[in-house]
Amino acid sequence: MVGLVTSAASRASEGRSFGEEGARLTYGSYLRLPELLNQQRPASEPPAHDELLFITIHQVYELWFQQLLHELEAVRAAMFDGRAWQARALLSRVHSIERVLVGQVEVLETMTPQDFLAFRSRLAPASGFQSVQFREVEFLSGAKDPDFLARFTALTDAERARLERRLTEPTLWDAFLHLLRGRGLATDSDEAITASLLTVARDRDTHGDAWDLAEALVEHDANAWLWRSRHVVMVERQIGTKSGTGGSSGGPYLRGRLPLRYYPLLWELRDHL
Ligand code: HEM
Ligand SMILES: N[C@@H](CC(=O)c1ccccc1NC=O)C(=O)O
Repeated sequence: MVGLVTSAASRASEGRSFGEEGARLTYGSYLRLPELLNQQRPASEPPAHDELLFITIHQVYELWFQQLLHELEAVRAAMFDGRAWQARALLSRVHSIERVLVGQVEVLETMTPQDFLAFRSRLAPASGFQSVQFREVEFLSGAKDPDFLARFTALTDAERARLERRLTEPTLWDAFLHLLRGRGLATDSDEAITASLLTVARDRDTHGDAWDLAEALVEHDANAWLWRSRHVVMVERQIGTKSGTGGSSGGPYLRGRLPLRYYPLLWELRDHL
C-alpha cells in the first residue's frame, strides 16, 4: 500500500498526473466510447422522448446476449472436458447476468403506453422476434428450432450463417450428457438418462458435482422462463391484445412460448425423486 502511494506521488512529481500514464490508452479509447455512444439514433419525427430509452435498453440486452453466448460456449467446453466444477462456476455468472436481464424490464416499464405509441408505428415491421443473438442463446442452450430460420425473412448472410451453425453444433444438453457418459452413466434413451439422473440425485457423495451442475442448468432454464414471463407481462401492459409489429398475434404468441423448456428431463426428474 505504502509502495503504491509512493509511486503515485513520484509519478505526479514527474509531471504526469494519476491515470494518465503514457497518455496513450485512455478509458474512452479502450472502451471505444465515441463509437459506442454514437449508436443511439432515435427515428421518430417529431422526436419522442422515450425512444432513446427504448433503443438503449435493447442495445444493453444485445451486449449481455453477446456476453451470455461467450460464457455459454465456455460452459459447453468445460462439460465436454469433464470439468463439472468449471462449468458450474461459469453458470453462476450466467445466472447473475440473467437476473440483470429480468430486472431491467422494470426500467422500460416506466414508459407509459401512450408514450410508446408516440413512436411505435415507426418500428414496424421490426421486432424483438428478429433478435438473432436471443435465438442463438435458445439454440445453444438446447431449444433448437429450425422453423425460426424459415420465418426470419430479413436475415443478413452472416446472421443466417450464425444461426445455421448453432443448429448443427452441440448444445449444453449434449455436453451435459457427454459428461454423464464420462462417468459411466448411460444416456442412449430418455429412460436411460432419467435412470442416470436418479443415480446422480441419490448418490451425491459420488456425483455431487454433477448434481450441482444439473441444478445450475435448471436455474438457467428457469431464468429464461422468468424472462419470457416478465416480457409478456410488459407487452400486455404496453399494447394489450394488439398484434405485434413483427406480424405475430402479440401477447397470445408470446404466451404460447411460455411452456418452452430447455431441459424437460431435468424438470420431469422432480416427479420421480
Ligand atoms: C415496449 C416494450 C416491448 C414490447 C411492447 C414488445 C413486444 C413484443 C411482441 C408483440 C413480440 C412478438 C413478436 C411481434 O412483434 O409480432 C415480441 C417478441 C420479442 N421481443 Fe419484445 N417487446 C418489448 C420489449 C422487448 C425488449 C426490451 C426485448 C429485449 C431484447 C425484447 C425482445 C423480444 C424477443 C427476443 C422477442 C421474440 C420472443 C420469442 O419469439 O419467443 N422485447 N416483443
Ligand atoms: N414488437 C413490439 C415492438 C418492439 O418492442 C420492438 C420493435 C423493434 C425492435 C425491438 C422491439 N422489441 C421487442 O419486441 C410491438 O409490437 O410493439
